[in-house]
Amino acid sequence: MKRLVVVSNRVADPGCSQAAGGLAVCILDALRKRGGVWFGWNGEIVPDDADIDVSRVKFDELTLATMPLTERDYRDYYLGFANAALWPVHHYRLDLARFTQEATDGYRRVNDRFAEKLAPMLKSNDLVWVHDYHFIPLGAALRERGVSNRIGFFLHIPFPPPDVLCAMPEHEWLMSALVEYDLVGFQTKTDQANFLRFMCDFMQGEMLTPDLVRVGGKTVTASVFPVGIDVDSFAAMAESPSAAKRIERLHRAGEPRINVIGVDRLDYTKGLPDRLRSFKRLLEIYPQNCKAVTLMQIAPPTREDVQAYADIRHELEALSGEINGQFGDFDWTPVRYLHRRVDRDTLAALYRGSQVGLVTPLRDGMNLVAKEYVVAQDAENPGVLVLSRFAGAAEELQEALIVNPYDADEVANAMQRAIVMPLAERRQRHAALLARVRKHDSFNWMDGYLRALSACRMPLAA
Ligand SMILES: O=P(O)(O)OC[C@H]1O[C@H](O[C@H]2O[C@H](CO)[C@@H](O)[C@H](O)[C@H]2O)[C@H](O)[C@@H](O)[C@@H]1O
Ligand SMILES: O=c1ccn([C@@H]2O[C@H](COP(=O)(O)OP(=O)(O)O)[C@@H](O)[C@H]2O)c(=O)[nH]1
Repeated sequence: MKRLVVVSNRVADPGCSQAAGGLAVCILDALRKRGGVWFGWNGEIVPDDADIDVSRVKFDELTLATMPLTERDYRDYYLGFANAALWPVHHYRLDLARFTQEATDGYRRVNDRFAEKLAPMLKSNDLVWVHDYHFIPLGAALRERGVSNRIGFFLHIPFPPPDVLCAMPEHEWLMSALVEYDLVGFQTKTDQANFLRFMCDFMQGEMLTPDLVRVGGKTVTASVFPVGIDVDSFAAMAESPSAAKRIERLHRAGEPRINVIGVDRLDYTKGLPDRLRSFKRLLEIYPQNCKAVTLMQIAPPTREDVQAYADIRHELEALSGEINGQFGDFDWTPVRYLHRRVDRDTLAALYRGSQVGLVTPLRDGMNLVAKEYVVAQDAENPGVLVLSRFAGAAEELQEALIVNPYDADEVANAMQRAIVMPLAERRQRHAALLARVRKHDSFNWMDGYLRALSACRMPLAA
């Protein structure tokens, strides 16, 4: 088996359960089993004049090779370009995108530095797998340094329609960098179709097969590989005796009732204000839910130095205060909002103890929380998933109650339907959803991708 070298901005520490965000979760789940090298940022920020070294730590078959970012890199590459330009554009939010030359330059600089450090670490038959929007030009930067290995790229976030992408300065440069990869993977068919449309309509690409496109002298395969989780280990967390104790505590906390749960980084793409407005509509349209239903929203901080993230926090806090003020009572808090990170094993218990899983992003690459909620349920008495049509997960999880997150009444009606849904229907939907989550778990995702990467045609001569 060839050695696998994974590159991503965020790297999880296998020694603790602090995986931050879905990318780290699904890569760690899959890499733990296969082994290999995981190269990326160590999460530290050092002064601009510090020496940057790669440090290596081994966990069984997995080696973590990580390095810090300088203050300038963190500001320009991570906050400035990746999260204030690429992230909003890819989530169809041009109104929130900010473009500056410093940020673009920082993004190039960091990609070049990562390529510079990685190239000498590679062996000739390593498979190199680059992840996400932080490193779109990394493959091209490796090629410039003479790396001729198979190099694949996987985009964890949506790929927007070409007209949206074109609003970004230097989009031609970024998109031509994608052609340097042998395989570009997407979460959904919609993302794949948008990418291929861009290649054909804006870069004179020519389709050779339904997922192979020739652009200039290069060919690139573009396919769909929906990410997943390690189903058995997550189910084990949800079924553990300590989870049972947590669930008991959740319901004993003086507020018995029906629990609706939402778990999302506090990101404007997750649709949290719209979600709270939908919950308010639930209480208005179906007042029998007052004192009977609680929304627990876990929303840990993320990317707080980007203005749009600070704004969303204020909006959410104002809204939850308003709902609690208007509807709450001495013995009932309608919205329980936690602005902090919760461990995944605690989350597993909270999902299991909640009758409704509310996953309503305005746009999301996949959304692993939706899959975790399904896996954590008791198959004999499962809860119901209410899922945004704009989450990548909706392409697979059709047996959820699929909603338009912008329509507060539609989401409120779906919540009500979930609350009163008969047991037989809940079981039927849950069984179908669980089968789908199992089919696309983290191991199948990695195996499928790597098989496709190994099978890619060798590059055509220019
Ligand atoms: O690393 P951060 O800046 O703290 O952000 C966390 C991660 O957010 C994004 O996750 C995406 O990947 C998930 C797994 O494929 C997917 O389910 C989700 O829809 C995406 O939003 C981001 O893409 C990652 O790079 C970040 O690490
Ligand atoms: O307080 C929290 C909130 C989220 N997560 C985990 O972070 C991941 C979020 O992934 P998702 O794909 O839903 O969204 P992302 O944050 O990557 O956009 C899931 O595995 C969650 O269990 C966590 O461990 N603690």
